[in-house]
Amino acid sequence: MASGSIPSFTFKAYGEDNPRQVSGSGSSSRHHSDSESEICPTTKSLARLCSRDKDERATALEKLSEKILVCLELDRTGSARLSKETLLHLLRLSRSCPLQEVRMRATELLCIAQEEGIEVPRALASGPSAFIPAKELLIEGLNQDILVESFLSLGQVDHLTMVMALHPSYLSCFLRTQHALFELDGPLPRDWRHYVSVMAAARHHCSYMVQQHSKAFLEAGGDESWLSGIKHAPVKLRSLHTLNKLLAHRPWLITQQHIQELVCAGAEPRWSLAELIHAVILMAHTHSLCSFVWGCGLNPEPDHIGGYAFHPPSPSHIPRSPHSPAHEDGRPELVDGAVEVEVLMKRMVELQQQQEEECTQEEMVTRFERQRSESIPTAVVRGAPPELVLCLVEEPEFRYEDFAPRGEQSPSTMRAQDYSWEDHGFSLVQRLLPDMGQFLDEEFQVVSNLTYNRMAMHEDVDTYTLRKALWNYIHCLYGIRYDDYDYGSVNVLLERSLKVFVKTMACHPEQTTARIYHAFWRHFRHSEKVHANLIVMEARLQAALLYTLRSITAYIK
Ligand SMILES: CC(C)C[C@H](N)C(=O)O
Repeated sequence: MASGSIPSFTFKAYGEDNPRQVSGSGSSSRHHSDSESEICPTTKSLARLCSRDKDERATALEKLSEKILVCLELDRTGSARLSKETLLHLLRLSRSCPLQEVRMRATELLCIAQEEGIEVPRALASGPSAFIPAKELLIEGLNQDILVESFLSLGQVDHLTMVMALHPSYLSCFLRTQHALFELDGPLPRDWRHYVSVMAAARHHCSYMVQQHSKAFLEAGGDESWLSGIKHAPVKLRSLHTLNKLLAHRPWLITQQHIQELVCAGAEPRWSLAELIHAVILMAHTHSLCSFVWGCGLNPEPDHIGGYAFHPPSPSHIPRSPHSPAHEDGRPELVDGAVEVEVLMKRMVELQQQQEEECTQEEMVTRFERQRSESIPTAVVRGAPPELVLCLVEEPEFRYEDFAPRGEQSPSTMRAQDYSWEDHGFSLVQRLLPDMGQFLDEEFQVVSNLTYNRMAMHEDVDTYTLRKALWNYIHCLYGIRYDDYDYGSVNVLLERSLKVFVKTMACHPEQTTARIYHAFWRHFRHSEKVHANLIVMEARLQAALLYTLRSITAYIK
């Protein structure tokens, strides 16, 4: 498996270009407040930290440090201080910059600031994920190259990237799609793209994604008031509500009428097909990413609300490695698990060797329906989502619906032969949004082919049947049936606790808990569980897209 490289993106500037000069408040109070003017390191000097030239980076680091030290010096006289943004930026760098020298300097500067009596923020989480021990995601580890590359390209490495970096070949194509969706020329303006993602993330109560895209929305010049409630956004964006809701929870209900209402000549406000497909991909991409965020238990970024707390000045306390209330590592010992792996491997081999069992089409359909309607308990009701998310959702009670067991094929089933990504979806996307079909196709292919030929403690294993069972199970939950696939295999290969995890993550991601994550594949590596997450996320994305693309095709005809 070739590990692709990340394309060079332009560093997107965070913060302001000009340091604001201090309006000498003369106050000697060192407590933090958002409102006052403060000296900030300029965006430019932060951008230079990401220079590909090592010397230039070193100089930039010196300059940045100097600037911060000057701020601290001025602060001593009570006339200037570091902004909250700068402090949070330092905190992020100190925790997740893959360049060791930058990380260490940022930590050092935070310590000096604290010794100077400045209230410094500390991250509340112990690492990128509440489920995966931070040491497994160590930035010095194996995935260093892709993280450095990602930092140099994007100016930051977030928790999502750190976890995805367990699978570098996937990460690089994921970043390419992300870049194309949000940065390259396209039918929708940049701030709108992020707002569409905010709306999509809110459906799954995913405050991580809501905050990431809210920040990017503001940086793209978006109107802050839209973030305080969907009712402040333009009618055209709000008209995506129904599609957003169906895409997130019951995409099989999307019909050509839904498309028509948005794009037909009389529609007011009217969406062009290109704009609509851009929005649809943004929504579907974000919904599935929410599955990943919840499924990997991502912790808030240090600069998210709920991601940091300010330390009272105390020279003795170093702002590093706070204990994490969220962290939980319930991995039991390998012993009993070993037997489970053996059994699973035996079943995989048997299935591969099995002659095509004589089985009628009706029986195949029944097996599919049985999987689809099997009752898997997923509803662990979480507390209400934070207000910052709730104000962005309409009809929050609309969710994925379980299928009542039926003896016959349910009308909402889509036969993969009738509408598939390869034969239909791909070319439609390519036509309406050039290149995007290609990016998505690459993502699907990388995920389908991703394997390390490894299962827990065993090497040289062909894991195809297991990966395929996962993919087909998710499509089954979304009502997509492959005529030539025997859904009996799903039961043989996917243990119940795995089904609980997969179904929760794919259909009710906001209900995923550490307990559900730790309960399945107890003896597998975390990277293998993340691999399973990637399969779920991509299968879900493709399923949602297929229904929408089929409706668009029907509308165009
Ligand atoms: C999802 C995992 C079971 C995949 C497996 N570790 C492989 O290398 O193929």
